[in-house]
Amino acid sequence: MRIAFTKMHGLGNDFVVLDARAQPLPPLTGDVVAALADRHTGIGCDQLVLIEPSEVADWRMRIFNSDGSEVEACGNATRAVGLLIGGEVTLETLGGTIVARPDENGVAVDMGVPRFGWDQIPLAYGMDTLDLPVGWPLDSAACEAVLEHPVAVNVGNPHAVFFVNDAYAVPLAEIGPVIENDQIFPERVNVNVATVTARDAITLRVWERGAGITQACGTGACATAVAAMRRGLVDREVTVTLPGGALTIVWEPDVDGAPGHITMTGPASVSFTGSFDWGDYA
Ligand SMILES: N[C@H](CCC[C@H](N)C(=O)O)C(=O)O
Repeated sequence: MRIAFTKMHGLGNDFVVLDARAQPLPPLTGDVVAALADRHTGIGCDQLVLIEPSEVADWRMRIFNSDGSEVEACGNATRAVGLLIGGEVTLETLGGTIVARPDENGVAVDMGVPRFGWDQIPLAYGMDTLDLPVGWPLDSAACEAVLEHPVAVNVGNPHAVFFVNDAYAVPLAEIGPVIENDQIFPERVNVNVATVTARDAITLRVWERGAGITQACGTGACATAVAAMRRGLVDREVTVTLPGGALTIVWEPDVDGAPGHITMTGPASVSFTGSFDWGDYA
């Protein structure tokens, strides 16, 4: 069975997008995803995205990391799907229903509201999510001897955000998987290392749960911006600059004591289209 795909990216965070709006695909297992995502023997991507019909939104967007794990949210992929479908579109995800719409700077996504409860991240036990009393030692060559006291926030998916003097001095490839898989994060975690450079500017690198270091992470940018705002480090609109480029994050004011919505705006691109034989990967 020949399957068409669209290869897309958001600031270099890249995706294989399968469009099952018109007709269903064969069952997508973690093994099939991992095989398609393999950069040597498959098409290659950070995440695989499946668009399907939905009963609660315009469409359903399923997101799989390159390790085959299905996840709740992917900011960059949401912009890509918004671009592919066009116009304003509501998307059902495991992390809730979100909205993408065209913007003069690419695609704007209402990512919903952040969650801060320790059991909403989730964490293995109760801790102050604004300042987790934990730390991981770094190789002494790193500028920071310890990566510690992160903020934990859920923006559909779980994030730990560390504020450091120089995000590019952190040995992220070494420490990222250690923190990702720490037992205090029962569903694992995305690891963000951020440097605040102005009241409206943050530099960010991300070790992504299930994918490793990526060129950009949309939910990481949202989580990091909100974490910095909660700590009073930046104002409510901020530019987050990742290795692949910049995103604009706005956290709307709280409403009746409840957190406001997060809006993420940035580019999305089609790299190429193609097709593959399902039997080669299943
Ligand atoms: N690795 C993430 C999913 C992809 C998020 C990222 N690519 C983005 O743009 O938000 C997780 O396991 O929660």
